[in-house]
Amino acid sequence: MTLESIISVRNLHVSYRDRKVLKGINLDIYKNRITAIMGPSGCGKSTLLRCMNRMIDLSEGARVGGKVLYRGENIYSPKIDPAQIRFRIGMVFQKPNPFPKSIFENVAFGPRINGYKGDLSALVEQSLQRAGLWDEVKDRLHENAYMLSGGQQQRLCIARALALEPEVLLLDEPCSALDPISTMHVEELIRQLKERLTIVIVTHNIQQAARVADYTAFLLQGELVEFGETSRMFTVPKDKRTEDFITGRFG
Ligand SMILES: Nc1ncnc2c1ncn2[C@@H]1O[C@H](COP(=O)(O)OP(=O)(O)OP(=O)(O)O)[C@@H](O)[C@H]1O
Repeated sequence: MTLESIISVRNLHVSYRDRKVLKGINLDIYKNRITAIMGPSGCGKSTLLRCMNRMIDLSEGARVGGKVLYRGENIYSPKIDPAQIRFRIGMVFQKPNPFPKSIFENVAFGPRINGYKGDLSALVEQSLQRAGLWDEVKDRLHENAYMLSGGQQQRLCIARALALEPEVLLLDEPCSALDPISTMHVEELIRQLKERLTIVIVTHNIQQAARVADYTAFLLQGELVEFGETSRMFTVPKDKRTEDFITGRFG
C-alpha cells in the first residue's frame, strides 16, 4: 500500500523569544495513519503539534522558521488564512474544554458559525456517533456539557472537532486527564477514526504510542531523534537514545 504524505514538516525551527525549542525538524505525516509524537516533558512535542495547524500563532513570543506543507502548500505562506487551516486540521487539547453550552450546541456551534447549510441535527448525531458518544447522550442532548464525565467531555470535544469534517486531527495528550477506562475508550475511538482521517497524537506515555500509533516520532530536546513504524521502533530502535527512552532508562 502506498503512503501519501499529507503534512510535511521541513527544517522547522521554533523559538520562544530567545530560547530555541525546535531545532530543524523534518517529518512526514501519512494520510489515514496514526502518528505519535513522544518524548519527555518539555522536549517540544506540543510546540511541534501546534505548528501543524498554526495554533502556534496564538503562543506569545513564538517565532517559526522553515516550512509546514499541507497537501504540498506551505501553511506559513502569507496567502494562507490560518482560520481555514484550522478548519481542515482540527485540534483536541489535553484537558477537555467543552463550551458552557448544551451537548448539542457544543457540536453544532462550529458548523453553524461556518455557515453549514445541511441538516444540523443529522450532522450532530453523525459526529457524536463517530466519537462513540451518541448512545450515552442521545436522550440528554440539551443538558449542559459540564454534566458529562471527563472521558465523555473529551469525546464530546472530539465530536466537536469532527463536526467540521477535518482531514487531519491533532490530539495533544488527549488522555492525560482521564482514568484508564476512559483512556481505553478514546484509544479505541482513535483507531476507528483513522479510516476516515489522519491523526497525530502527542503523548509522553510510551505504552500509549505503542498501542495506538502506526508511526512514531521520538523527540528529545527539540530534535527528532528517530521516526519510523512503531512496531519496528519499539523492537529494533536505531538510536541508543530511543532504546533508553522506551526501556524506561530516562524520561
Ligand atoms: N508560550 C511559551 N512561551 C515560552 N516558552 C514556552 C511556551 N510554550 C512552551 N514553552 C517552552 O518550550 C519548551 C517546549 O514546550 P512544549 O510544551 O512544546 O513541550 P512538551 O514536550 O509538549 O512538554 P509536556 O510534555 O511537558 O507538555 C518547554 O521548555 C516549555 O517550557
